[in-house]
Amino acid sequence: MAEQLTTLGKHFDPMVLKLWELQEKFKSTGASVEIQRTLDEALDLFFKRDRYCEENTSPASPELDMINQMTLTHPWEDLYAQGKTLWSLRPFMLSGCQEGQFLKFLVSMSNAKRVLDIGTYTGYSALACAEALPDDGEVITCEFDPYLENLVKEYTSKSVHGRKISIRIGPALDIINTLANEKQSFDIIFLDANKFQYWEYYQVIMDRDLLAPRGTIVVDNALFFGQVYREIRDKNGEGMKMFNDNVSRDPRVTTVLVPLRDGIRLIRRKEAMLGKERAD
Ligand SMILES: C[S@@+](CC[C@H](N)C(=O)[O-])C[C@H]1O[C@@H](n2cnc3c(N)ncnc32)[C@H](O)[C@@H]1O
Repeated sequence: MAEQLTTLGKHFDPMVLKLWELQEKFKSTGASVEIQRTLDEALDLFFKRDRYCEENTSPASPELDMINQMTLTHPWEDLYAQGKTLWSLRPFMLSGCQEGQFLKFLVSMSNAKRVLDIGTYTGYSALACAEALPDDGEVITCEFDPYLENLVKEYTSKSVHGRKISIRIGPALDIINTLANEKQSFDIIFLDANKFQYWEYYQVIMDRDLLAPRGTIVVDNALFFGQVYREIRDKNGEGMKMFNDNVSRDPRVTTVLVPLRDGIRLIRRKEAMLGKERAD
């Protein structure tokens, strides 16, 4: 149960939380043995599926594991209380092994050379992408909280792939506008910062050609804890829903939403899906 509770605490699917609520309710109000057993089995099936997927995913590199461990044990609450971080950063923000491997697949399959990682946190996604890039590949990662800069540099430098990563500190929207002024473009753009600004990020990325002609935008938290298909939403949930609706209406792109973890949405320009010769 302790393990289940820990898993539940970070579960992204609201249906799991509803089933768990029901299980707790039945403990006090009672229900037939048959109903309780079926409910227990239903929850167990969720966790078995999660675990099975994890067990059948290649392990992360030791350096990514180190970032994971550090993130889990870092004194985030104390740092925030002491005013050393701008906001209350939490370990569940880290993407983790399964999503990290998914990103690595995308980088490798698309022969990407340049990655833009929007929302660094402790550098997990940045390093995962860097690991799949060629020696002359580059990841630019953007982070708002200055506290994270040295921490990310310290941990990513433990990997030989760390030298491919450069971090820019500031509001992501300003940074991506600067990158557009510099005429930079990227093969993979991973959106993982504040959800209510995703649509603004997207417009700069598409309208100012930050996305290479055959590039892919990878959007994290596309389901945002189920808020996008529920009635109750916070500011980030609203932002995510608006983003999803607008992207679905954008005639320039082809997209797919995959229910991996909290939902990953892939977006490419339509021409990039036609199997033409590389234009760039
Ligand atoms: C979900 S975490 C990123 C996780 C990371 N990509 C990973 O895979 O482990 C989101 C990060 O975005 C940062 N962030 C939030 N708003 C931002 C903004 N406006 N500009 C830049 N970074 C921002 C937060 O400080 C946080 O570190």
